[in-house]
Amino acid sequence: MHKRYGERTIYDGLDFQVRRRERWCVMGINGAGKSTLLKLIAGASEPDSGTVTRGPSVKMGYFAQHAMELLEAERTVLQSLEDSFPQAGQAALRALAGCFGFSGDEIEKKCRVLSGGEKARLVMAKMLFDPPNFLVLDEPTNHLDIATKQMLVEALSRFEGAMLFVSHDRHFLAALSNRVLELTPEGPHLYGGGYTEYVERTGQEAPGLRT
Ligand SMILES: Nc1ncnc2c1ncn2[C@@H]1O[C@H](COP(=O)(O)OP(=O)(O)OP(=O)(O)O)[C@@H](O)[C@H]1O
Repeated sequence: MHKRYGERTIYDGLDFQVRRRERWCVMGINGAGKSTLLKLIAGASEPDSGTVTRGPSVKMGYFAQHAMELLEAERTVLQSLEDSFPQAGQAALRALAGCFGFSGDEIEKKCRVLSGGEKARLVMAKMLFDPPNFLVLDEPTNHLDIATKQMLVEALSRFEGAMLFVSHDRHFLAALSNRVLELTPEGPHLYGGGYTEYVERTGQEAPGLRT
């Protein structure tokens, strides 16, 4: 596919495939087009030419920072889950909230008072309730505290579907990736091993690593 913003070419004939059980981390400097790729794959943006094709049984879950801004301010955590899953029983939704760290009265908190980490947890609870088999995650650990991040890494390491993600967290990259897609000015570089092997082989860490 081809994608440009005004004069700026982001992809000039990118050809890339994610197969079952592959877990791709997408690396590149600021502005390399990481988030754009995830948006294109998730259908949140369209290529100028070329196509994005999803397998017939693919059920995608997409996490992006803007999803946190879309939570309705005056709805509580529980109401927000009920709005997303009107068919689900209260007990199931309370259990779901509990799994994502909302205990006791916390499910009565309105979305407008939630911290960044709490919003991220609520968005993830919604994304994972009806499990997808392909996760597209744009910096999912940005607002998470260490305990929640660890919980997410453990949960995702048991996830059997495919993944494509952008992260600046070394532990997240190392624990979860088995493929590396590097977006460079010369074009994409595909690497058939995970992040740890990539670092061992190239001697380079991901640009913009935070930990
Ligand atoms: N809607 C848009 N209109 C114009 N330019 C855009 C738009 N979205 C992204 N860009 C530009 O396209 C380039 C790629 O953006 P993208 O967000 O994909 O980069 P990224 O690799 O995810 O960067 P970062 O690491 O900073 O998050 C950037 O230069 C960005 O400013």
